[in-house]
Amino acid sequence: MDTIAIPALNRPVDATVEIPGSKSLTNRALLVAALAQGDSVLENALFSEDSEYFAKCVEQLGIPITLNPHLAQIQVAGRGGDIPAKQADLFVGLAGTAARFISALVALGNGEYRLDGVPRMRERPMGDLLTVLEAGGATINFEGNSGFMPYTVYSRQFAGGNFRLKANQTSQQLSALLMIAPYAQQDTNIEVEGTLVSQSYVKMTCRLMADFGVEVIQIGDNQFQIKAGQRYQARHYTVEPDASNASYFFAAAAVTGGRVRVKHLTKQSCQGDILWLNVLEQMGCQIKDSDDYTEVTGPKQLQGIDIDMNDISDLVQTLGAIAPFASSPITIRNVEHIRYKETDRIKAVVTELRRLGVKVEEFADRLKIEPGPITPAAIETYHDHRMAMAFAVTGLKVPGIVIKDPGCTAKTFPDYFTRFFQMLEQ
Ligand SMILES: O=C(O)C1=C[C@@H](OP(=O)(O)O)[C@@H](O)[C@H](O)C1
Ligand SMILES: C=C(OP(=O)(O)O)C(=O)O
Repeated sequence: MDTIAIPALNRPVDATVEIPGSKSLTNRALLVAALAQGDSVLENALFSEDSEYFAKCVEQLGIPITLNPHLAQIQVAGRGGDIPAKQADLFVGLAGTAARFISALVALGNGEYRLDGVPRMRERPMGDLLTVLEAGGATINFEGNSGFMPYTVYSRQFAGGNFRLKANQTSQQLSALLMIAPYAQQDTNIEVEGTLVSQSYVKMTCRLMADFGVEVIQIGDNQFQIKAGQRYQARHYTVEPDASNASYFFAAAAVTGGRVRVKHLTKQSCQGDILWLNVLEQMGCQIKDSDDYTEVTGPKQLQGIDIDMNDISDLVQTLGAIAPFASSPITIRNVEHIRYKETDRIKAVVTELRRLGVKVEEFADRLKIEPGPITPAAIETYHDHRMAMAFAVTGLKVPGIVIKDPGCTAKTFPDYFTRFFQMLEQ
């Protein structure tokens, strides 16, 4: 297996970087642009496994897509809600957004659509969404376990109506339903039963729908109404840099007491993970922002923090990877749902920190990390891009850290290590 050795940096990092477009925004924009009537152009779109699987699925459904990776641009010739292909065999890799959003998209069609992913995707929850799609007129045939990939959706133009949805393991199933709902035959009301995790992503969904001309009425935290007959407007749309993927570069400034500026990402971002800046501020960093960049300057000594990361859970690994360098323990709470992601992320972070000799306590929905010296090791990444990206930052402080299977960053950030090393050379 391939590995990358991280060179420890015996000086503060001092760099200005650019981060590719957001995965979450690229895949949402692809979906709504496919449903709009006419041509949309996505600028600064992400080119990575997650977005390329997504684009390929849309294309297989008969909606033409032109990819221009050199311009970071994607053109979508939307078909006004029609799904031209009556049959397709669709593969989503390990992309949770593609799995959930494409399953919902095909429910608007009138045909037979098989969906599958990599082995881990077959373990990630799909059932609550599929139950709603069935109530809206589809029939689902599971090849293995009920509620999991692979399956075939036999769809009959999603009816809409009143639904209850569980969203305690992922918010993506709610986002998927919200985005297709304007094209249902009748108005849709969705009541979330119990806890809604990752709420910031649902806000992002509503914001993106509004940017393409569709309104969601939200009543309280848990009820969503979408009027049928609303239509997305084709448009030029510029994707923000990915705030989750910017977190590793900001973290590099934080741990080395250096400075990193990320261009074109601002505090006004619609991505919940922009709150990483607040986390770093509470840990002692200084934040400078303008209308075209944000910059983090790390302190001499990072402080510990006790934090609920339910809403910003893609950052758990970033915080976990720098936690041993804080002056006091770091407790990360309310993140049981990260056990259902690319890997069981609580278990993965705990295992790898312990491999580095760090004292960590694991609970069902939280972890507590004690500061302390690190013994270098080769980090397992479990096919999880965020394990590789986060623990590379740890390696800046401790000579001898090696990242196994660095190619797994291709899921959302194929040239992560190139940009990471460029940051070190500035
Ligand atoms: O809607 C989205 O784009 C996402 C929602 C979050 O997932 P969950 O809702 O499963 O927590 C996040 O972790 C994922 O990276 C992207
Ligand atoms: C959880 C993630 O991805 P997915 O969209 O596959 O859920 C992630 O990118 O951290």
